[in-house]
Amino acid sequence: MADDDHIIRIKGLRNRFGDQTVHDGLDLDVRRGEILGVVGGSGTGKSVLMRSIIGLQAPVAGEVEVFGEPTLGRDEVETVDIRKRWGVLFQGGALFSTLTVAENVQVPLREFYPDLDLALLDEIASYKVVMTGLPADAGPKYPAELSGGMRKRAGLARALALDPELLFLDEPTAGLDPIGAAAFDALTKGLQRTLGLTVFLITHDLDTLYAICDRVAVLADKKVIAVGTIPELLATDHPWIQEYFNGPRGRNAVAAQEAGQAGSADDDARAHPTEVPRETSGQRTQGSVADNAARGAPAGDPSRTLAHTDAARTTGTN
Ligand SMILES: Nc1ncnc2c1ncn2[C@@H]1O[C@H](COP(=O)(O)OP(=O)(O)OP(=O)(O)O)[C@@H](O)[C@H]1O
Repeated sequence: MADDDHIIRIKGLRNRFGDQTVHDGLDLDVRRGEILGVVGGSGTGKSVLMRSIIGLQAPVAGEVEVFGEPTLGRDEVETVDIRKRWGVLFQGGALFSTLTVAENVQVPLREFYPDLDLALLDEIASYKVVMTGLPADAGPKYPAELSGGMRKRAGLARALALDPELLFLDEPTAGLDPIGAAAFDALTKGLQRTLGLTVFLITHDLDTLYAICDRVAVLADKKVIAVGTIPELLATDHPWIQEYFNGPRGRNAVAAQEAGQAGSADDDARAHPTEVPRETSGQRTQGSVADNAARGAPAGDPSRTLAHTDAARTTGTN
């Protein structure tokens, strides 16, 4: 079932935990170079799906191919060449608290390239830290010394350590303030464009879906019930999809996009593909001092933080 245009192909996936069936006959293709948003109510199995693809969850049935190669039923050694080609940002960042940011970024490098010398490890880690918009002096800091937004960026730096072609992001904007979330979206889009990444992005954040996702896959009833662009999804009559996109939060996200919010982030991403754009908020929700510093914006400088207009950011209901 390999196909050059598809980085991930899933057929007939079934996952169970005891008596609970999470997935039953789930099919999904992820196209090369796209940002695929994955949405669904809480507990519909988005994270379990991601874990099934990356080999952390053993499904009871189905087929999963990544880069044209089957991954299920194969051990870590057999899949090492596939695993090197993806990076993962887990929910909350999942950094090792006893390691510095730089040491966290070096974890996958040490795992897959144990012979790399320390100077090169340090150089790569510094580059990845800056690439994700963190200040250069974030490398020696411990996760507890970072803001939530900076921890996400550190997790992203680790996910990018091996120069992946495929990036998995599990709720990357959860817990971020609206400015930080929009900045993270722009960073994701910029990296996707610059590095030619394919992105599998689990989110509840409607603004993220509108701003950066090429297509959206909807999980419900133990399957992917629909996948397509947002207009294509809106043309379906599934009640959950209609409620999700046409509910008050969905309408807010559309209004925000029409007001130019998504365009601003997108333009910034184009202009500065691996930098974090200047961000702004019509509702004057400011990022933390640390987050502003991470974006290169002086704390409290209104000329930087109000350069664009940013309507309310919207997170989908579960
Ligand atoms: N290791 C596990 N053991 C038992 N049940 C599990 C395990 N992992 C997940 N589940 C169950 O599988 C279901 C799907 O979980 P999952 O975390 O994938 O949901 P989700 O769609 O990502 O939810 P959310 O949006 O709230 O993060 C849940 O009912 C969860 O309790």
